[in-house]
Amino acid sequence: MPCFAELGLSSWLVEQCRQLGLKQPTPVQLGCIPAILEGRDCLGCAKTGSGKTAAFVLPILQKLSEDPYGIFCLVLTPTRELAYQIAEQFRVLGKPLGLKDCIIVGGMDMVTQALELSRKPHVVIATPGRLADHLRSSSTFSIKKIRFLVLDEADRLLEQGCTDFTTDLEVILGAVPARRQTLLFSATLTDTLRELQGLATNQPFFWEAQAPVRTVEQLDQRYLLVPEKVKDAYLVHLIQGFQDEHEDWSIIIFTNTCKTCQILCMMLRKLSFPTVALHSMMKQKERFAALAKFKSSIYRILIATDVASRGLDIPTVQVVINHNTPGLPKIYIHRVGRTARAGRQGMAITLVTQYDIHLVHAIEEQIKKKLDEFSVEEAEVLRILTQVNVVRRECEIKLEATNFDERKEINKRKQLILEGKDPDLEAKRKTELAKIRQKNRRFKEKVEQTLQRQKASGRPRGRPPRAQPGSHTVLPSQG
Ligand SMILES: Nc1ncnc2c1ncn2[C@@H]1O[C@H](COP(=O)(O)OP(=O)(O)OP(=O)(O)O)[C@@H](O)[C@H]1O
Repeated sequence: MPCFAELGLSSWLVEQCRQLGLKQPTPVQLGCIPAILEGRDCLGCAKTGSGKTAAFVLPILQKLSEDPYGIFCLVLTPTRELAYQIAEQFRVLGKPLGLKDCIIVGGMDMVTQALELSRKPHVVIATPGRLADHLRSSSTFSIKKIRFLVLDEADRLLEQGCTDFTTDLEVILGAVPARRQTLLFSATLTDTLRELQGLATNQPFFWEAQAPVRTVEQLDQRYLLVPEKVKDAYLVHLIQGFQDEHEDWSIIIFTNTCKTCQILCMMLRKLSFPTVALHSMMKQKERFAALAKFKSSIYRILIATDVASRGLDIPTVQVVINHNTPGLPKIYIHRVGRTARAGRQGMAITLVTQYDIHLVHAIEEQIKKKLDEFSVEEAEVLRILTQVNVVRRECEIKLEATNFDERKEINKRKQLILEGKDPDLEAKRKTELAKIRQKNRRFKEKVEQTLQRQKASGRPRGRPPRAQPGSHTVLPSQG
């Protein structure tokens, strides 16, 4: 297997890799680094935790060392926490260069950021919204001469999810030079490939890991069938079991809304589990503090919305629990990818209610792997059921007293006004969209039911209707 030096990297960079414990390039690094050094655009699609960040950071640093100027490279990424993580990789690997970087994300002071931008850092790492704000309002810096544009989690930046980056991206793409190298990376590029190819037109090099399964081998993927009403008791039981069986442990729990995230965090804390929350209703400083406490193992449980589902690299995470079954397989892939990174072992447990079976089928179809059942002692869950429900209700009442929903609504309206949209018109549009989606969902469910009936009369699928009593499955220790 070739080493870093054989990929065309200079000796100082090879030494930096060695010092960081990166002995041999991972396949995505092996594939992409030479192409980037040749000056080609690059689309890199590789599994979670496979080293995509260094696959673009290393060649960019090499080119920067040959012709240093600022602003040389712009990296766009969907979340603020990820921007800091990428900046850290640039800083550590680029230390001998005296690299100057600048992080431009929302929730932080704009004036300080404008000042930093005017000092011509070599690398700018930004979330699209805040960078576009700076471009619209300031003339103290220019990205007209950048040599590299990187879109990390490129498919997320281009899709129109709950945070829509497209208008901000238009502003940014209008401000960068046409003659540049564009590098696009993600674990899930295929859905947006056509849009991505439109961005990378300079002899584009496409690298994709050839593997039958889209998630990593070291990841033990389970589902746990739970009735909707007793979900939280199952969650507490899972955490308790994990805490009892392991000394050194870390869990990330994903929820579908900020409110659930907040309530569950309060509930777990009340039950004496060392938990911190991470969601978009928190102030940026609180978000960073929560993540820092989790990373340093002061708190063992991070409960988060999908703001934490992409890119975060926390090697100590042994288990990911999906409190809700993700509606999109792509989200599942990123969430469970927070564990079993860089060759380590990990486990993902998805709580599946009676309403989510079709979502599990869609996930299994996409990842090309069946999830195994995770069994628990139902009697143990029943034993804690009342206590958990009472504590949850107490937390709900406490949260309601803080006007959480109203604050969320106000935040949303503020954001829409900042984006130049009319909040009332948007609300109307969303209601109509929800109606169409519901109609589509009903139709899909009908098709699904018909297909299942047909299947059942032919070859049964064999999934048990509900969780079977049994013993705890032993969770993995860190590899
Ligand atoms: N060549 C290497 N050898 C060993 N470890 C490596 C190597 N390259 C990167 N790593 C480590 O692997 C971990 C995961 O890398 P990285 O965060 O870049 O993954 P990723 O592919 O971007 O994942 P995701 O899709 O989740 O964003 C990091 O801790 C990184 O330091």
